[in-house]
Amino acid sequence: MSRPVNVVVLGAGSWGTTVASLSVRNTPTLLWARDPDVAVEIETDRRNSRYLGDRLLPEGIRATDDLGRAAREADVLVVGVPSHAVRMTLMQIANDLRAWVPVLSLVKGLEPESRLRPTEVIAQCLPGHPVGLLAGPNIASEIVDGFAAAAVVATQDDRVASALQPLFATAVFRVYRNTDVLGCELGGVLKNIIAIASGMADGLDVGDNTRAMVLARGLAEMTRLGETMGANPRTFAGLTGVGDLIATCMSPRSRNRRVGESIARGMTVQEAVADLGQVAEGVKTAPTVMALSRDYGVDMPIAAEVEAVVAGLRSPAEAYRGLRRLAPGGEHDVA
Ligand SMILES: NC(=O)C1=CN([C@@H]2O[C@H](COP(=O)(O)OP(=O)(O)OC[C@H]3O[C@@H](n4cnc5c(N)ncnc54)[C@H](O)[C@@H]3O)[C@@H](O)[C@H]2O)C=CC1
Ligand SMILES: O=C(CO)COP(=O)(O)O
Repeated sequence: MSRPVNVVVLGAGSWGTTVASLSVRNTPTLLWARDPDVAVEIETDRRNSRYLGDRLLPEGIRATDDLGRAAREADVLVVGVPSHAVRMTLMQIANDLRAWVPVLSLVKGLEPESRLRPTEVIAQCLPGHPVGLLAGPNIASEIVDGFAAAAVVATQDDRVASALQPLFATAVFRVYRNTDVLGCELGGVLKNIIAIASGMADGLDVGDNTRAMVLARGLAEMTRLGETMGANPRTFAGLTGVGDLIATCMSPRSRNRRVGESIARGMTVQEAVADLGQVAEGVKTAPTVMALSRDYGVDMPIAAEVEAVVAGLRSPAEAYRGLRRLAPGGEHDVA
């Protein structure tokens, strides 16, 4: 009889802990926490109170603060640290990971200097390993609470996704597959910026029509950039595109949406991020996305206004006035 597959999740924030609590229902799972106190609390109390409050995690979940040990145990490695920490975390384990171990990213941000997507950073740090991602409309706390949700495992080789799919699926967590890694990954990255704009709309009390406009035109921007970069435009109509966009723009629990709302209600960007105490990837990713939009010659007016707001160059009210001044073109114009 073959032994079970060991899933190792790096990053015991809200999402890494949640994904570990899904996979542990199917297979042995070890979670790496940078903070030893978090690892101890997960092992002894089955809670991660810093990120998931009082919620009880499933039985069998194990945690460690020993990164090398975690990497050596992995048959499947899941990367759940924020985008700014991916490279430095993986460089430390390049010699600990066994050959061919598949690596799955949960990360929804870009590396600022290189403009690389997380799967590209992973491929650089861990050459030779199959790389993919798990993404979709997945607000962590709702999934730990047991509400139904769905996600996509995206890998270039569909056989790898087929092998990974059952490790994360549960009776209430449906896992689909997609071979469009670029499209799925960009959806998760870009929706964070539109969610900041949506939060700003909420903070300005501008109404649901405005919010729907931001959502629909935001999706148009996401799809334009994705298609120009080589993604399948249909991917943006799926779970990792419009699905994640809706969840993040509408949910009171979305950190990116909350940052936008806090800024519109008068906080500085720094105050809004500090108040959150968790990662809001869209804040750091907005300038990198705008650099990409310039590289590829793609017009992204909503992202441009969000970039100006997070850089402190415009207030949310000015950003919305700026958007109103734009002359609308054809609804499906590509530039
Ligand atoms: N929370 C959610 O609902 C979802 C989050 N994501 C994505 O998952 C990624 C991780 O986010 P969350 O777990 O939500 O963040 P979080 O803010 O809840 O936790 C961040 C975790 O990363 C660790 N960390 C921070 N800096 C680090 C460093 N330099 N080195 C090593 N570890 C470090 C922290 O100690 C903490 O454990 C992000 O890219 C996020 O966009 C994706 C889907 C859902
Ligand atoms: O990606 C997410 C939901 O799919 C989480 O969004 P936030 O990071 O804005 O909370």
